[in-house]
Amino acid sequence: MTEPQYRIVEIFQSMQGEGYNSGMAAVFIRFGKCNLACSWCDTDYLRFNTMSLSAVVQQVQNHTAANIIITGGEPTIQPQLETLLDALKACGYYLCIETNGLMPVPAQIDYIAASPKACYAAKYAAQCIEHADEVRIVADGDVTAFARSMAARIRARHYYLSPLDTEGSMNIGHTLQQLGALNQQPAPEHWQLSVQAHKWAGIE
Ligand SMILES: Nc1nc2[nH]cc(C(=O)O)c2c(=O)[nH]1
Ligand code: SF4
Ligand SMILES: [Mg+2]
Repeated sequence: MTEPQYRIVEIFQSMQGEGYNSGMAAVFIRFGKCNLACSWCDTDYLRFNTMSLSAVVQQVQNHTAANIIITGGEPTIQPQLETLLDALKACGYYLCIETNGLMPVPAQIDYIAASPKACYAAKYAAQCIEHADEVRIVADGDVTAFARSMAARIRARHYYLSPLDTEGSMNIGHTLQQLGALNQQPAPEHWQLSVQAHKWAGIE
């Protein structure tokens, strides 16, 4: 029987740069393709190679971290993802995922970071996951109404707004303003700031 094949953009070790697990050493597995196409996307998710399951596991094991961040692109649309996750789990890795939150997340995942996109609010009104560990929304405009609607839809332990970081400029003032507005309203959730610290640190 032939091995499952995966669309791999890159596999590298770095530190989680965003959200609650910032600073956590991890091997990143970046999968090709996405089910959205955000105008400000910072990832070239269509430039990928095909790799077999054993080649992916081998490349991961060439690194030292005990944690894996499954990202993309959008990793939940990768065929046979669960077969790979089973293999990685069997090696003892702690599995985190970065997902846009449209599609269900495999049960093997230990930590879910969901990043719903306000520019596709209509899609999320129709379909989205119901729980995550953290929700992280990019403030690519006035996202307060969208953020409130996502907090009502996705139960999570942590909620973040992230400034939009494009070509070295960041709307951090507008993001702070929106955090203030969100936290002023009575709601069960408290919104915090998440920056893409890896970009400031000059690491991958
Ligand atoms: N250091 C680092 N942390 C990250 N957290 C989420 C990332 C992503 O591209 O999904 C990312 C990334 O690309 N690099
Ligand atoms: S959901 Fe994420 S990977 Fe997909 S286009 Fe938007 S920013 Fe890029
Ligand atoms: Mg990134």
